[in-house]
Amino acid sequence: MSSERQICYNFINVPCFLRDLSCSSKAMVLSGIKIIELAGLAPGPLCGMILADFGAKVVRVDRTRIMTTVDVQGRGKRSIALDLKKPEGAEVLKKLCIQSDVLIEPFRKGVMEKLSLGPKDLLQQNSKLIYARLTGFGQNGRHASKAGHDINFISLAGLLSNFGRKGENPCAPVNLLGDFAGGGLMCAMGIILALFERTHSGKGQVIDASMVEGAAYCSSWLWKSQKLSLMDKPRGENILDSGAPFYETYKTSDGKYMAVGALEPQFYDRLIEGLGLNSSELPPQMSLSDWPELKRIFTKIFASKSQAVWCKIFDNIDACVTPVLSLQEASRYPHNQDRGSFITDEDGQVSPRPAPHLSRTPACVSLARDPKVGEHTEAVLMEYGFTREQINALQCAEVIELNGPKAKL
Ligand SMILES: C[C@H](CCC[C@@H](C)[C@H]1CC[C@H]2[C@@H]3[C@H](O)C[C@@H]4C[C@H](O)CC[C@]4(C)[C@H]3C[C@H](O)[C@]12C)C(=O)SCCNC(=O)CCNC(=O)[C@H](O)C(C)(C)COP(=O)(O)OP(=O)(O)OC[C@H]1O[C@@H](n2cnc3c(N)ncnc32)[C@H](O)[C@@H]1OP(=O)(O)O
Repeated sequence: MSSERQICYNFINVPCFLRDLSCSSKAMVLSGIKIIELAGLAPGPLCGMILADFGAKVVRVDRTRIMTTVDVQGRGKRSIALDLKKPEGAEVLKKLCIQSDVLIEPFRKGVMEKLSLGPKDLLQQNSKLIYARLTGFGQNGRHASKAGHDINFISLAGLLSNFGRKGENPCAPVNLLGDFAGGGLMCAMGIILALFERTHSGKGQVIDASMVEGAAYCSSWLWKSQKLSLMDKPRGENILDSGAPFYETYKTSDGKYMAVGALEPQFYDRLIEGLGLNSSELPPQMSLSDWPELKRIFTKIFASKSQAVWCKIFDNIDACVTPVLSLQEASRYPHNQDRGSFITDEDGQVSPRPAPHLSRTPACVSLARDPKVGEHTEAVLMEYGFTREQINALQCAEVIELNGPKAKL
């Protein structure tokens, strides 16, 4: 990664473009860590991108004979195109793993073992390797070998049943909870924990990251708050799932929406003030039987003004009321601009900057476009000690594909 294509943030969150060594990859938390990420759909790529954002050198292993990748989270990674089904291809991966710290594999249980690339095969030759297995159902249990996607994982975690409005079918919050919160992010945390532990033991280990469990773990609050009667009513009738009038979205006169999160009495009072209502003429906040009526009142009032006007009103009132923004609007929202919360890469694509911010060793983000499949095959293999002759032989045998500029010898 060229430092000219990176951006970092200093401790007061002011972005500083890098044309010098002020934020070299040496200053990043994961600098020196080498990661091999076998290309997957969505969770594995997020995991790899997070690690790359914080300084790890991530090589994505793509298949051969594919034109494009579905990885839209390739930031900061390099790509090699390698056919793992050919024994020579599996040997190449073994050699890469001998010299790496982490392997991320996103396939269903048993796929890696069939290729003779299971943990036994790889840890035997590099006992320091952290072998991260990111699956839906984990490495054992009756569903371990089944295919699945986010919606399946959160359904089995007990979570999907909670999402949706009263009287309607459950509705998945896109694929955020299973794939990303419970999957990519949890796996990244597992890898960082294992890297930390390795500093004491000198040993690698296998990470069994199940998205059912990861999503369930993220939702510990939901499980543990059952006793508080916060989420014990049917879907869509609870405080935080669109049952309450003061934790809801409302349509404005211009077809946009406002988000209301006025849970505590002091913020609820400010909400009532901001809406121009008189609390003495309304039922009490926590009168559950009056919630439908309160919702009707709030709905009518919010529909009387545009989103911009409501923003002006609530910008100066501590009522926990904010506009519902599209992704594009979010990147332009003044508070987010104050913090430089979104970055624009050299292709003009806008995306969130890494979080959280570390004061001394901030993330340095690559602004280069995402890698093309096999763009770095030659450069990576040479870096890992393959000779030009070996690379040529692998190419002739169609084990690898070279889709990038020739490496300079
Ligand atoms: C909801 C999300 C998923 C969102 C992704 C969607 C946005 C995209 C999904 C499909 C995309 C479309 C599609 O690709 C067609 C077009 C392509 C075009 O380029 C773009 C437009 C497309 C329309 C494209 C558009 C979008 O990108 C999509 C709609 C999720 O939930 S993601 C989470 C998924 N679940 C998991 O990760 C859990 C663990 N994994 C699994 O359960 C399975 O891997 C999975 C994901 C269900 C896939 O099952 P599958 O049977 O296909 O694979 P596996 O059993 O794991 O085996 C992998 C086999 O591949 C071989 N292999 C791997 N690497 C290599 C290599 N380098 N060389 C050779 N061979 C390789 C491996 O050996 C396995 O072979 P076998 O089957 O023979 O053992």
